[in-house]
Amino acid sequence: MNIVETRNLAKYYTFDSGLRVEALRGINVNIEEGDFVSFMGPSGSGKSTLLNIVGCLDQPTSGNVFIEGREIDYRNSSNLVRLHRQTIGFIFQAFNLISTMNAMENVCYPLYFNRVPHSRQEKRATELLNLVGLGDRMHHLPSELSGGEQQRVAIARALANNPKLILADEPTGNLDSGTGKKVTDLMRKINREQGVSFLVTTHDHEMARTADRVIKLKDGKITD
Ligand SMILES: Nc1ncnc2c1ncn2[C@@H]1O[C@H](COP(=O)(O)OP(=O)(O)OP(=O)(O)O)[C@@H](O)[C@H]1O
Repeated sequence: MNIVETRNLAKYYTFDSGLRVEALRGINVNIEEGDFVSFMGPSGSGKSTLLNIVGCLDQPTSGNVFIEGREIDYRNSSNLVRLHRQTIGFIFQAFNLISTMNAMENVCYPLYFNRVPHSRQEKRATELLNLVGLGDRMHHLPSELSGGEQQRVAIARALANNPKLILADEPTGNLDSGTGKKVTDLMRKINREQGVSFLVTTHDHEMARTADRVIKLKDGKITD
């Protein structure tokens, strides 16, 4: 079963000057459930655009995306909300934690939106923070955590609602290589042990080495 499939996916930006930027030019990918896939390519090759469209944070100019065999309807906001609540988790380069909330509260946040009762939120967040090795940092604010620790909180947050798919845009981009390797290993461990599929954009060769598959992009196209 494919967790993600794209057909002839294109994204163009047109400016008043008449200039057209072709960020994606006919992308066809099939990602099997449980795969850990890295997208690599030079800056501007379309990696983030592709991830954002698969994650319903942006919509394509043309083409189709299927998640678990069902086509995403980008005009149907309840369809998009359901995917965000139940199926897809996100990890960002800049961690994007809420600065006024501690680690526990950041992980509870998506559970709160899914109307999980308060006592179960805390139980689940504790379980996840232990899983990412932050059992002793639960009440720390993001500013009181290192970059690698903040990214581990973000990984716990991404897992909160038991997603089938995690989309990670340059997750090691703000980390030194040693910390980046630990974050990569943690993501790989979660992939192997929990069967969560990962799509990761990266410039990091260590991340690419650990992936089941590396898909290379250049000028909005897949090169191999
Ligand atoms: N909102 C936008 N408006 C206009 N052009 C855009 C927009 N977003 C992206 N682009 C253009 O689309 C192309 C692909 O950008 P994208 O961010 O997907 O590349 P990337 O491979 O993720 O790059 P990087 O490795 O630097 O993050 C680039 O030429 C970029 O300038």
